[in-house]
Parts: sequence; C-alpha cells; structure tokens
Amino acid sequence: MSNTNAYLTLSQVDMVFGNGPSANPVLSGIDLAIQRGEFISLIGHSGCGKSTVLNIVAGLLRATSGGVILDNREVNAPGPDRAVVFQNHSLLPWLTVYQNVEIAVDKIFRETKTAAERKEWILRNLEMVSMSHALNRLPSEISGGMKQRVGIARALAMEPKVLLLDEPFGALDALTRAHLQDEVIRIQSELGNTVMMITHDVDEAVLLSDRVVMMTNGPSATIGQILPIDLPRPRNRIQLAEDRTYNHCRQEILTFLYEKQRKVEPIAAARARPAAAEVALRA
Ligand SMILES: Nc1ncnc2c1ncn2[C@@H]1O[C@H](COP(=O)(O)OP(=O)(O)OP(=O)(O)O)[C@@H](O)[C@H]1O
Repeated sequence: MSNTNAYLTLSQVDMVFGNGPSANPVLSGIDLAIQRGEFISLIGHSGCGKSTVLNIVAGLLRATSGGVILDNREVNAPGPDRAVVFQNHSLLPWLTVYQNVEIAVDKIFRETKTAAERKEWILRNLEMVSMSHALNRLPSEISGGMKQRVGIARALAMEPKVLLLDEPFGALDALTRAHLQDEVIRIQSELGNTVMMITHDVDEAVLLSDRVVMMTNGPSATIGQILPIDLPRPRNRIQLAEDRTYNHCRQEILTFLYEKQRKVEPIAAARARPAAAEVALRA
C-alpha cells in the first residue's frame, strides 16, 4: 500500500538481524500509511517485532530494506521530530521533574523561544499531564505513573511530528493505567498528535486508536489486518463498555490474536520440554 498523501509512510520494510546461518528475519514487507493526527496502535504477540517497527521509525534501527518517509523526508537517524516514550521511564535520576522537561526544551527551543517562553512552555506541558504539584521532586520521589506522566510531558514539549509510545503504560497497575489512558485521550483531543503506540492490551488499543494494526507472528512478521475504530471522540471508557461498535472491535482483535495468530508453538515446546526437576534427576 503506498499512499502519497500520508504523513508517515513505511514502505516494504524488511528487517533481518544478523547474517549467515544465524540470520533472524524479523519483519517482512511492512507497508503502512499514517495520516497526520492519526493515532495508530500496533498489537501482536510478544516477540513479533513491534518494537523493531517503532525503533525503525524512531531512526534507532536501520531497516534491512524498504524505508520510512515522514513529512516528505526519509528517516535514517533519530531526530527531535520523533519523540519516544518507553515503558521504563527514561528520566534522568539526578534532575527534578521540571529539569527533566527543561533539558529537552532547552535543546530544541534555545534559538526560537526566550528563556521566559521556555519556562512557560515547560510549565504548560507539565500541567497538561497533571504534574504541576511536583516540579521540584526527583524521579526517586515520585510514583511509576507520575514518572510516565513526566516522560509524556517531555515528549509533548518537544512538539514532535510523531509521538512514538512503546508500551507506555505496560509497567503500571490497572487503575494508574486507566487514569493515564484517560489523560492521553484528553491530550489527544486537545492537540491532535500523530501517534504510533505499541500495546499488548486490547482495550487500550480500541479506546485510544483511530486504527489498530495487527501483526502476524514472526519470523518474518508482517501486518495481518488493520482495523479502523469508528468511535466518536472524546471517548469515555464507562460509556464504551456497553457500546456495540466497541465490543465488535475488541472481538475482532481478540479473534485475530487468539484464533488467527494463536501462539501454539511455544506452548507445545514447553510441554515437550522436561521439567527442571526431571532434568536434575537425569543428570
Ligand atoms: N537489536 C537487536 N538485535 C538482534 N535481534 C533483535 C534486536 N532487537 C530485536 N531483536 C529480535 O527481533 C525480534 C522481535 O523483537 P521485538 O522486540 O521487536 O518484538 P516485540 O513484538 O516488540 O516483543 P515484545 O512484545 O515482547 O516487546 C526478537 O526475536 C528479538 O530477539
């Protein structure tokens, strides 16, 4: 699929790690066209290559063949136009909440914003994620959910063309996760960012996305199905629980993951593998 009007395009992306007999073909023929302001989720079984796709878009990995075009430019290195939020918050531990955002803002806007404008911008982005009350705290003094909030504020403050979220809520408890998802829904309705998010959570994918991209199992994983989520925004998790379209979308993704792309091999392999105690007895 090539779409010349798309903001972000992945064309025939292949990725092979290593070479010779140890070559590991991870991705094959990934084609995806994302519109400006679209929120896309990537979902698929563990190890299929979701982070590899995201890292190629981030410019942290080079595709073996094929490529990525963002806003008419080829991506071949990391850049401030693509901000990444990882599952394990990557805040600098010796800097406060405010300073963690400041470091990115100063780097990007030193030439274009005055010191007062930069300060106002840092405060505005921390307010957006409800962190104004903890500006002077160190990462070690705040919870995991708060750290993710600061990571999101830092990414938003960079005003990237694309926000890349690699399981941003993966390490959080269910309630904190729901809170942060709601904040992302609100921020998204305010700012209309272009977002690519990796998730393992079917509800999260449906709740947040305009389209859910489902990946087949590896090796040589590719896009198996793309599901448009035709639900009006802003979305409300409680109202959606009873919604027919919402439940239909959930069902489609569950069917893809657990019927069409069911992971049978590892289970069979695990059964075939003798238990540790058995191995010890045989030794
Ligand atoms: N830098 C690397 N060098 C070598 N192999 C890699 C590298 N990064 C990823 N892989 C391999 O690529 C495959 C896909 O990994 P990837 O992390 O992209 O999957 P994933 O779908 O994001 O997994 P998960 O859901 O468990 O995070 C795995 O077999 C992994 O071992």
